[in-house]
Amino acid sequence: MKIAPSILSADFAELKTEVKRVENAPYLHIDIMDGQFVDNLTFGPNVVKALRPHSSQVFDCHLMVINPEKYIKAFAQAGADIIGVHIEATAHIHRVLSQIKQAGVKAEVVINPGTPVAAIKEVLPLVDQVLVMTVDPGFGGQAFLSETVSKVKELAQLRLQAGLQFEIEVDGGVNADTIKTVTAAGADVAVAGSFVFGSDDPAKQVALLKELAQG
Ligand SMILES: O=C(CO)[C@@H](O)[C@H](O)COP(=O)(O)O
Ligand SMILES: [Co+2]
Repeated sequence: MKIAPSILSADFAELKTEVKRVENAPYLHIDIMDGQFVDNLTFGPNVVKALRPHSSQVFDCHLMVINPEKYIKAFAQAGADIIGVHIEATAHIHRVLSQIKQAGVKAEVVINPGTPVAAIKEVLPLVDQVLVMTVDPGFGGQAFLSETVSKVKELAQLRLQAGLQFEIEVDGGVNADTIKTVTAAGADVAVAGSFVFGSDDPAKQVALLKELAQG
């Protein structure tokens, strides 16, 4: 299991320092919110670009923006390694995912808790990663929605049946209690925001999640 600390719960006034505090995690999850797709505003490509020289982690950019096609080039140039786009945020998911790959970045499709796996079935051969939201997007610190776990299992089964290689990521409400559930369901990457940055020792929290996932 790869742990992806979400800087949404970090101290924004100390972002560079906060990123250094979780450098034991292989991924860094960066939540991009536009105030339209979700009722919150966060970072743009300039923040990704500013952090890039300070980390060698995989920059996992989760775009919660309407019409993400407008911003792919900017995030790719800023140093994103993975760009995730919501199926609910675009009328042209196939085109956007292709655009991400053409930019030399790993492509991820994201589904909200209310969206079934069937909605992304056609694009699974195109993606490097699928993100199953385990909370409704917009804010950190929400409770894990256990009804989303069956979608992780369904995706793991589909991947096996179709001989595909995409990784499965989960995002929202991941903590010491829920990490085992998502691991058992087949997730490869777990995002954790408040559980990691809500502590005085974020690196210890990352290590704890990894250990619990290993069983
Ligand atoms: O995308 C989002 C929220 O929309 C997440 O990445 C959150 O940042 C996760 O926060 P926690 O639920 O782990 O506190
Ligand atoms: Co996220």
